[in-house]
Amino acid sequence: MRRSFRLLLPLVRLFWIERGVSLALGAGLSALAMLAGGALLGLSGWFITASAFAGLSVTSAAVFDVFVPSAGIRMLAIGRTAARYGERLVTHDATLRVLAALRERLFRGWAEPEAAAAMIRRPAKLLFRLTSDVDALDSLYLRVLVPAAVAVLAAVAVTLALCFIDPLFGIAAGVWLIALCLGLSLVAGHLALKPGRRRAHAMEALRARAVDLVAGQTDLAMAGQLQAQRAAIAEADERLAKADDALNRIDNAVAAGFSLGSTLLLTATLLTVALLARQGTIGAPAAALALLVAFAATEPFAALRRGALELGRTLLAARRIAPRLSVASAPTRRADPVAGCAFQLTSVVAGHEGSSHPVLQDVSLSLAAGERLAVVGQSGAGKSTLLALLAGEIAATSGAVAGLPAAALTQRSALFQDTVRGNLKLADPHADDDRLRDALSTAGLLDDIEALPQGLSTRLGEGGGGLSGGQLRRLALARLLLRDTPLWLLDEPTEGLDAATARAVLERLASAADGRSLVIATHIRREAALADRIMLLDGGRIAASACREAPEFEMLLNRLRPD
Ligand SMILES: Nc1ncnc2c1ncn2[C@@H]1O[C@H](COP(=O)(O)OP(=O)(O)OP(=O)(O)O)[C@@H](O)[C@H]1O
Repeated sequence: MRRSFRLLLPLVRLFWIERGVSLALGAGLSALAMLAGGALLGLSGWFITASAFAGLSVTSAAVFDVFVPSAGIRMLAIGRTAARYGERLVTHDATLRVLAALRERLFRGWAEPEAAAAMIRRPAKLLFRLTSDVDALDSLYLRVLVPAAVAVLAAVAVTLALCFIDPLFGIAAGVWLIALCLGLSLVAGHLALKPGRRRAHAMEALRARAVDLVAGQTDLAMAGQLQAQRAAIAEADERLAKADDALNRIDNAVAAGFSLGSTLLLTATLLTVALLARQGTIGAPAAALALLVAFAATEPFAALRRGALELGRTLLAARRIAPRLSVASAPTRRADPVAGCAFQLTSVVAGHEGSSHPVLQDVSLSLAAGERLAVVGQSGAGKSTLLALLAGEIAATSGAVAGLPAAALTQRSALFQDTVRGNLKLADPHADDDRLRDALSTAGLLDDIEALPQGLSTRLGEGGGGLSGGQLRRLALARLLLRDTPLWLLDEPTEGLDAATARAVLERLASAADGRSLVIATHIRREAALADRIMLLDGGRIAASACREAPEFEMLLNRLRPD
């Protein structure tokens, strides 16, 4: 348990750094609302009883001061409402802001080199974690920290209030509250750790498998795996139900414990005040006050119960999120190359996260501003890895990388469930329709888009559904053309296009790229022919390199796939 709480420390620190004052104010207002509520109940009980007794004789009724207590009751009632309102406003606002800041930090963490690759490998899982883990953390402040602080304060306040009636009884009630109610919350938190974790895992599995079923139903049906997928979903659902059942059992047991504890406290208070009243130590109004204070005493602990049950989920979220929080808040900018260069690599070794062997081995390479380089080599030679390094998607294990800002067209450029316009505007949110049409025209897609009934406003399905593979490739290329960066990185830009379309696209691409540096990873002759220099990669090393004027240039071109 202690180890679990240590996990929460970085998050508590983050909460404090982001919105410490507001969170403390929220906790203060919550405590005020609780104190005002308890005092309101106690004072009301005292007032009703005292005025009833005062009404028994004309003399006492005449001298009984109704104004001060009723003013006190009004003040407490208004104060309680105002404090509760303020508390909700401040705590929820602060929590949402802290979570927003947390999300920003996490997204920055995922934008670091390597992290994005991990996200692509397990997108559904990571998306759920990014969303539901962050959401789970709202209970850390709202349902654990604040209720725990308020509950302890309530125990102290009840102890003090009852001490005025009988010190021994006051202390006993305080100890009972802390031991029973706080103890029960801790036990509930401990018992709920495992089922809470299991529930989170089962929910993740259920969602991911359901998404797989919907997204991949054709492939599953063709492979005869629909039944197996349905069984996997049912299994996750069963695990979820079991975890819910376990949590409900704990909740019921703890609720019964709370109820028994508060009933015992109330009974003990009733017996004590009856005894004290009989001895003449206190009057009936004070007895009513004590009873109602004891009645209100366990309320703050009930709020803690929910937080305790959610503790397992919260701790799991904290464990998964904490490592990404240490990432620097501002993204690290890579070094600029010397003037006149687009990039410079010096003895670079680089690979992919999770893989034991680096892909690029001792690569030293530079590209002049405005120069065009074709990178060729067998499948798996490291061409895409080199582009990923230049794009800043992966970091070098050793060696130096300096480069100008780059835009990349990868082999699997993502397109979104949005309009054609929306997909293009990702590259340049301020581009008008004329500029978008220019880019589409350069990519050879304008006629296809204009032929659609809604043109640029045509909505694409998930992953760009609704367009052919070749059209999607050209749409991704058009999006790259809208990026005004000095370096463009193109991974097989015309793969999948027929020869005539590809030639036309390449011709327009060459003129659109005028003045920019280009790196094209390719297997196709027509793409490499665009370059001023060809470089052959073999096993992650530079095996050959030739400028257009050199005879080897033609030899390297001839090794490539003809159009
Ligand atoms: N995300 C990744 N994680 C781990 N290893 C990877 C990843 N991407 C590529 N690799 C590995 O890196 C090596 C080089 O791959 P890369 O994609 O750079 O080759 P390539 O020359 O572009 O191949 P192709 O011509 O088929 O696109 C391969 O052995 C591949 O398995």
